[in-house]
Amino acid sequence: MIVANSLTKRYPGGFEALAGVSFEIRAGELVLITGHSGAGKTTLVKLIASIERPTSGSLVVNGQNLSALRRSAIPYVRRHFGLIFQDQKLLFDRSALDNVLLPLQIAGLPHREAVRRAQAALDKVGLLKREKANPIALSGGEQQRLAIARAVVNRPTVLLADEPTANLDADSAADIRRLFADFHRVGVTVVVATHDQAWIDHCGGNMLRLAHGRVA
Ligand SMILES: Nc1ncnc2c1ncn2[C@@H]1O[C@H](COP(=O)(O)OP(=O)(O)OP(=O)(O)O)[C@@H](O)[C@H]1O
Repeated sequence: MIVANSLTKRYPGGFEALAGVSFEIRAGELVLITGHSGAGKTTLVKLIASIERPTSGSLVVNGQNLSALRRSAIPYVRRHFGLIFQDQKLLFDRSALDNVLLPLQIAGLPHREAVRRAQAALDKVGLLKREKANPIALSGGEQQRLAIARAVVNRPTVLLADEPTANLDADSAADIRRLFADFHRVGVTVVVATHDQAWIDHCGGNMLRLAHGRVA
């Protein structure tokens, strides 16, 4: 479902962050993208999410070649993904519930159905009791769980995350790892860039290790 062939990314200025990366991630797999700082993990996540474009090579997601995609088609491809980034871009002028409602409103869901699904997503991440809270009043771990609720509320087939346990205490990080494992268990494809050693040691899936922009 995600197939990369000789994927290369050269940033303006000429630095080659990815140099001929090939791999295949099957539907329902859990894959950790690991590697040293600067290995190219975030760059790979950005290519998969169509935030950046490859310089050469091909990247096929659900049968669609992202390198050949028109810009206008990118939002349609992104619908497959629940994206979770370190900087979660939560809206701090709205409640937790409103943050999770937003993707459903954009998708045009009737309000009642949207609220029902947003509350179910908040419940899944243990935040239903905090639905009225402003994200600013939530802890770092709770904010990350809120970002996960927002990412999964549209029922994506792929959860794609960049360092979702960075900057969290051990217990909060363990909560986040458990949530991703739960989504994997119910058939969601989970792809996570991480250097969380506890996760790497007890991965429960496959590892894609990068070193200096290549698959190690
Ligand atoms: N927009 C950019 N312009 C130029 N170089 C970049 C850009 N983004 C990343 N790089 C460079 O590409 C290389 C890979 O960066 P990337 O963020 O993908 O690594 P990473 O494995 O995610 O690292 P970390 O674990 O530190 O986040 C680094 O050397 C980085 O400096």
